[in-house]
Formats: sequence, C-alpha cells, structure tokens
Amino acid sequence: MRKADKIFIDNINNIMNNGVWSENARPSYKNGKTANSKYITGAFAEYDLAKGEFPITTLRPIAIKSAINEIFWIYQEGSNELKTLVNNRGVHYWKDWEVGDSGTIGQRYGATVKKYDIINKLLAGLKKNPWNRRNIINLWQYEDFEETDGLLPCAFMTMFDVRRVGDTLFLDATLTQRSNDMLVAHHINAMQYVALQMMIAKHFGWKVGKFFYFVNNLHIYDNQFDNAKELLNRIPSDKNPILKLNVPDGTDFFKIKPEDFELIDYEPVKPQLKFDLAI
Ligand SMILES: Nc1nc(=O)c2c([nH]1)NC[C@@H]1CN(c3ccc(C(=O)N[C@@H](CCC(=O)O)C(=O)O)cc3)CN21
Ligand SMILES: O=c1ccn([C@H]2C[C@H](O)[C@@H](COP(=O)(O)O)O2)c(=O)[nH]1
Repeated sequence: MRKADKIFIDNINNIMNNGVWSENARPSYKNGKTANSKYITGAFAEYDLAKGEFPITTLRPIAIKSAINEIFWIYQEGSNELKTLVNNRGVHYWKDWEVGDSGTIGQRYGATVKKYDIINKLLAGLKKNPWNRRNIINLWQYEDFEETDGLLPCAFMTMFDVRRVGDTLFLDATLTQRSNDMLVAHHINAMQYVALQMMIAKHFGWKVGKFFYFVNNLHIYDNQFDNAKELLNRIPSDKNPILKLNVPDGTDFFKIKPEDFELIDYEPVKPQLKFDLAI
C-alpha cells in the first residue's frame, strides 16, 4: 500500500483505539452543539517527494485545486479577503470563518504574510546563502491576534532546508500544525504546503526533496465516526498520484500560476463523503 494511505489508516485506527476525548472544545456545529473530538498528540510523518511519495490519500477525493488556490491566496497574493478567494479562486470553504461583516478572515494568514513581507524575506535569505538554517515562515503573531478576531492559524509554521546530493540540490520542508481536523483537512494542508515547497524550489531551480509533517493535536470530531469507519472499509487505489509543477526551472515565485500544477494518476475512491463542520 502507498505510504500516505497507510499513514492515514494507521492514524484513524490510532485515534479510534488510543485517542482521548476533548472535554470543552472551542468549536460548535451549525446546530449550536459543542464539537468535541477524539485526538492523539504528536503525529509525525515523512515523505520523500523525490521518490514519488506524496501526502495525499486515495480513500476519498481531496479538493486539491482549492488547496493549491488557497496557498496562492495566502503566499502569492498576501490576502485575507474572502471575495478574492471565492470569486477569483473558486475556494468556498473559508466562508464560515468570516470575521463579522469584514469580508475577511481577520488579520491572519495572507494578511500576516503581507504585513511582515514574509515571502520576500524567505526568498532573499535562501538566495543569499542556501545553507543558512533560518528559513522560517511563522504565522503565529500575537500582535496580529490582538488586532482582530479570527480563527488562529492551524498550519502555522514552515521551515525550509537545502541539501546537496551529488550534483543535485534538494529543498526539504517541515510543516508544523497545532491542530488538524484529520478527515477533512489533513491532506489538503499537507499537499498545499508541498505545492508551496515546489514553487520555492522552482524559483531557485532546485528539486523538491523531503516533506516532514508534524501535527500536535490530530483529531476526529464526534460526528465523523461513521465517515472514519467508511474510510477504513475502503480499498485504496493502486495508482500512485504525483503532483507536478509544469514551469521551467528558475521561474519567478510570483509568476507561477495555480494552473501550472497537475496531479497525475489520481483515482480516488468514490463516492465523496459529507461533513458537517466544526466552526
Ligand atoms: N473544523 C474545521 N476543519 C477545517 O478543516 C478547517 C476549519 N475548521 N476552519 C478553517 C479551515 C477551512 N478548511 C476547510 C473547510 C471545509 C473543507 C471542505 O468542506 N472540504 C470538502 C470539499 C470542499 C471543496 O470541494 O471545495 C472536502 O470534502 O474535503 C475543507 C477545508 C480548513 N479549515
Ligand atoms: O488549515 C486548517 C485550518 C483549520 N483546521 C481545523 C483544525 C481544527 O479542527 C479547527 C480549528 O479549531 P481550533 O479550536 O482553533 O484548533 O480547524 C485544519 O485542520 N486545517
């Protein structure tokens, strides 16, 4: 079985058999009921992208186009505006987290990237000395949290490192996430940050290397257990999906477009599952 499917199945089993219950969780469902979840702490996985190991499950369709468009909204556009996310990028899944009537998700994510000029600083650091060990995106900014309400970033820190093997330079990345709604967003989050890693690697003409994914609180909500059992009953695809970025080496980070990405050999098991989200 492919690595990502095995890890997903192991994580579901691990949470169901060894997880513990939250007692006073923040989110609630649309009906107002508190959304508690069963969780494990400290989940870690490693994918060698250079060997075709991508962190995407085939047990259900993953909204990969939306996931990639969201990463452009955050890191290329530096925006927190729902209008551009929905109208220009076709991503509908953030609407429930609008802050009041602001039309935004608050001073978070893309707004944080823009305020601190994070991408330009990151690219400049990697250009000046690829072997520096200070290539960090950190969206956890208390000053921003005080500025406005809004969901606090879940996937909040990404680190990059360069590694030479023979004549080839590889860019590795580590995504750190404080909280993950596993059945809904585990593979959306992982694959969108792989896409970001691929964009940065292309900008410099490097290859993508390894992707490390750490989740501190990995959970299944109490209304998702039928979906979890359905996933365990499914047989993963025997195809191995590969994400490609079809632009020449050295293409400027800000010139890359979502359409330049292509997911090949992706034949997920259907039908799609339905989720009543914790908001
Ligand atoms: N409880 C919760 N889970 C999340 O995953 C999540 C939040 N809250 N809050 C903020 C964002 C919004 N995210 C979301 C929300 C919904 C979907 C969702 O409904 N996904 C559907 C497909 C959606 C589509 O096709 O565009 C899915 O089947 O995965 C995905 C990510 C990720 N984040
Ligand atoms: O990119 C994302 C954004 C959000 N989530 C999930 C993780 C949690 O289930 C909720 C956030 O609730 P908190 O109480 O703030 O932890 O949203 C995700 O998995 N990925």
